[in-house]
Amino acid sequence: MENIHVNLGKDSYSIYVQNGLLDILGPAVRRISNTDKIAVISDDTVDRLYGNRLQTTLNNSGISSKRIVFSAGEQSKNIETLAQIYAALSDFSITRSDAIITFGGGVPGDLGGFAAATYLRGIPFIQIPTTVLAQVDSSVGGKVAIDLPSGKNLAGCFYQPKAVFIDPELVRTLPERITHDGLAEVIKYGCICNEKLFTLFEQVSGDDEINLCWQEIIKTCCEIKARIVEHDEHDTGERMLLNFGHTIGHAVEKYYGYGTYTHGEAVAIGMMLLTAQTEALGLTERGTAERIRNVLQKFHLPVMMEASEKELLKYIGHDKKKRGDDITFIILERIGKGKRFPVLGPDISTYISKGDLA
Ligand SMILES: NC(=O)c1ccc[n+]([C@@H]2O[C@H](COP(=O)([O-])OP(=O)(O)OC[C@H]3O[C@@H](n4cnc5c(N)ncnc54)[C@H](O)[C@@H]3O)[C@@H](O)[C@H]2O)c1
Ligand SMILES: O=C(O)C(=O)C[C@@H](O)[C@H](O)[C@H](O)COP(=O)(O)O
Ligand SMILES: [Zn+2]
Repeated sequence: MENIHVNLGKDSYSIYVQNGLLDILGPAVRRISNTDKIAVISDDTVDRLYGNRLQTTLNNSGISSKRIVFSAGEQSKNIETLAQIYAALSDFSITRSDAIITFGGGVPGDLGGFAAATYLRGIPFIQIPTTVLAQVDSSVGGKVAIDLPSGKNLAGCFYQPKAVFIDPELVRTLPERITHDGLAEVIKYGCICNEKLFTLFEQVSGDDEINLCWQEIIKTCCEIKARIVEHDEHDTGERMLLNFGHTIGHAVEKYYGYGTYTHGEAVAIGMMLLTAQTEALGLTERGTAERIRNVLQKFHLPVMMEASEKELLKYIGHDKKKRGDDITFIILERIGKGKRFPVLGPDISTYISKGDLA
């Protein structure tokens, strides 16, 4: 089995990647969690597709599990669902020596991870990601959160999982739109630190060729993220690079209402608009925005939208890279080289006011 290690001292863990892993991971879960009682937090789509298979391997390893299931989608990543999860954990009499599995995409991962971090002040948890986005990004690194009415991921913490189990075969049942949504985060990695990965997306003709190297892509992305998180677990420096496209992206998600644009789609718009602008300002190598546009469009990701600049600025005001009125944007020098770029409050609109904004 492929195994990527995330070295974080006492909070270190491994990411296991193997086709078919879902049906055989019970013994490893038992060993790592050291318990025979586990709550599985998932959404209704993932539970319907894969819940029985997960429960079977857990049962076969002597683990009794309770499935805590909420409605699929970003609209559930909120305080109301969190309260329902706390109540279900309480009903199941989970204790600190038991464990939680978050099973699904980034929504069950972020929401269930936040429940794990906070219920009884912390229950050990394991991530089993089932979307492209969760397998390449959200299951690694310990950012867990819920959305608040004022913005994305505004209540959360850093809480590392005990392990991540990735079964690449699970993404075969994803709708095309959700697959592409996850590819936006893969393209992001290429933009900020891996030109070879980006070039792969330029060279392939489309989804079929990407599917052929899916395991390799997962491993590359998890390696990139693991190394960045090891250097800067708490997002005070290098980790901010992973937020390329997210300052505008999170504002777009909120502006349109959660679920209108998926997270990856909003990040695609964010990467595109910011890079068009930094290129026009002479901060980014010429031709970069065009390369990003071509790759995003190849995978049917949006590269523009209409929004009021004033409203977007309001939501950008909640970005976690803000310090006082100022903000650190993540911009590209060129493909494969992202950098942090501090911008003074009065200048922020310069970086979002052109492109395709209305
Ligand atoms: N913590 C992090 O580091 C991090 C990183 C990136 C994104 N995120 C967060 O992740 C979330 C987006 O994640 P997502 O795109 O995975 O969303 P999601 O969890 O809502 O999943 C998208 C859809 O796919 C369905 N689905 C999941 N697995 C499936 C499968 N194997 N087959 C068929 N359908 C399946 C889900 O039911 C859902 O309808 C956002 O909230 C974003 O903020 C967090
Ligand atoms: O892990 C990180 O760090 C990231 O920024 C990864 C992002 O893809 C992810 O969307 C993350 O949840 C954004 O974090 P936030 O701190 O901007 O809420
Ligand atoms: Zn993201």
